[in-house]
Amino acid sequence: MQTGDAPEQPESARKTALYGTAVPADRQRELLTDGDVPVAVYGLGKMGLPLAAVYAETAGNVIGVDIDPAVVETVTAGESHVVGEPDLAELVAEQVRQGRLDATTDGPAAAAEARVHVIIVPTLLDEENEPNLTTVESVAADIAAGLSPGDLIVAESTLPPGTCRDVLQPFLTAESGLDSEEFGLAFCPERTSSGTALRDIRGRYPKVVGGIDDESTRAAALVYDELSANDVHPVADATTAEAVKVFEGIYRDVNIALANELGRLADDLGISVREAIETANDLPMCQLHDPGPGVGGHCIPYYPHFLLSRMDEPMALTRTARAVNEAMPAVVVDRLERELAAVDADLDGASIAVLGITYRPGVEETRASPALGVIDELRERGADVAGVDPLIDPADYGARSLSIDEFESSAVDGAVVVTPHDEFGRIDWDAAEPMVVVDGRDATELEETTHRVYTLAGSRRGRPPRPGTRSASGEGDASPTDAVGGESDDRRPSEDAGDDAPSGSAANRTGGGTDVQG
Ligand SMILES: NC(=O)c1ccc[n+]([C@@H]2O[C@H](COP(=O)([O-])OP(=O)(O)OC[C@H]3O[C@@H](n4cnc5c(N)ncnc54)[C@H](O)[C@@H]3O)[C@@H](O)[C@H]2O)c1
Ligand SMILES: CC(=O)N[C@@H]1[C@@H](OP(=O)(O)OP(=O)(O)OC[C@H]2O[C@@H](n3ccc(=O)[nH]c3=O)[C@H](O)[C@@H]2O)O[C@H](CO)[C@@H](O)[C@@H]1O
Repeated sequence: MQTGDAPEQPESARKTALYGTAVPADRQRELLTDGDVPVAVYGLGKMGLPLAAVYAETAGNVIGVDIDPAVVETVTAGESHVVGEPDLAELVAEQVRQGRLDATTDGPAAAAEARVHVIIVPTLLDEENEPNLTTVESVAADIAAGLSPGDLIVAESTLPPGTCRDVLQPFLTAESGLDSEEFGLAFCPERTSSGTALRDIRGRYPKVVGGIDDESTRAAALVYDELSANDVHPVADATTAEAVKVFEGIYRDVNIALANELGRLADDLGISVREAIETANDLPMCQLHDPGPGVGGHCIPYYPHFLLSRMDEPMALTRTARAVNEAMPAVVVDRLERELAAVDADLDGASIAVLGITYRPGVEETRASPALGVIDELRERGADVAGVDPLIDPADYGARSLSIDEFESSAVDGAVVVTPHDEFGRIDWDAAEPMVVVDGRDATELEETTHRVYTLAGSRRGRPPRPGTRSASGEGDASPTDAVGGESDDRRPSEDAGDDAPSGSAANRTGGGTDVQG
């Protein structure tokens, strides 16, 4: 990496700069959409490739940078290595074919050409849950090596609030030799979900833009006004924009923790908490989320730590929410152990299948997946653990691999539904030997089968977790063996009167935890 004087800038480059020039805004828009403003996108992963492709269809002059030569080779061949994103393969192929999108491993060379630099590499946590910015800093070093006056840097990677102001701007200034007023820097958070990346980037939600100074905000807002069909929402500064993204994640984590805390009351109350939650959400001001076996993915479980380790304030609520959600896999296994005990079976030595290892149905991502916690907990308690997942190989995660067909025919003692992939809809539960099922997501309909089912937090249709345990006194859960009232071989659930309960249909019902879907 170089330190020292800024590279000499040709006249043509100055004309296509978006930051701090006298070029009128309308002309800047023309230059951008006519392909006269070279853009570099650093990081061509699950979010970076869709973002680079949308930049290419808008600006027509994009180079994607990735340290992984295989990724670069794939993209330069006009192919997408990212799966599960509708229309992405076609868009990449088209943009590469038209010469609007290319890729390289040479970050400094791309930076020297580009006038707009977009950072979309991962931000990680270290073993102590401290944010680890080394990847972002290594991209910043590449950018600094080719930074020219008038360049605009856009960070889309989620960052701890204050990173643009306190880390990136001083670093870029020191490494490029430019003054801080000579280049723009803005934080413009990615508001996308896996599986809907193109739709989201093209404008599903307003685009938040916060610059390190007003001119950075203006220049970034101009770019995203062209890129996104939705509104651009400028905020006071980069730190505010960084906070927006982290707050969104903390909001989700805390609210899911609340749902999980309430969901755990279902046994004590002898009701379906899911039904109570859905009904409470009739009120638009009530947006309770969905209880479940925990919170996974590379976003929500991580973002609280972007503040927790850095603030003087205790942040007790955020901290507790994280702990509540992290405890859920153990809660699920507790419930399984109890249900097994009710049929005189022991978890130690039992064979248990975990259904769904990825953190979300249909998304090939296992980071922080609750299923990993469930597998660990089961193994610690002596179970023989198998896994069923259509997207990944459970053997990579400590569980024996079972296909759906093998699951149906292998006599396991129990199953835990963690992530309800669509493919599980074709499981023929009647074909399987009777087992104890803990359904963490209310994703099965097993009342008419020989299986003994425990639905975490109860069913949406009003059935309490364990059929036949509805109890006005709340005693239904006091003694597992009493509560189920079963003989050791009695795994058939009793009649479920609750399933016909009205589920409510208020038009103004809020979606709670599912409000980001669809
Ligand atoms: N995936 C999501 O759902 C999502 C949603 C919102 C925000 N984000 C944000 O986007 C960021 C990127 O996420 P992703 O899912 O695309 O990650 P990813 O792990 O799928 O891909 C990251 C890519 O960056 C490349 N890379 C690593 N270091 C590099 C470097 N120094 N220079 C160039 N390339 C480098 C990797 O080779 C990889 O291809 C996340 O950290 C997060 O801040 C992601
Ligand atoms: C603020 C927000 O929502 N952001 C989304 C989120 O995307 P995601 O795919 O990581 O998030 P989810 O699908 O919500 O799930 C996470 C985990 O929580 C479990 N869950 C969820 C809701 C619920 O009520 N009860 C639960 O138990 C679920 O099973 C899963 O394990 O982060 C991305 C990166 O920041 C964002 O871009 C994207 O907009």
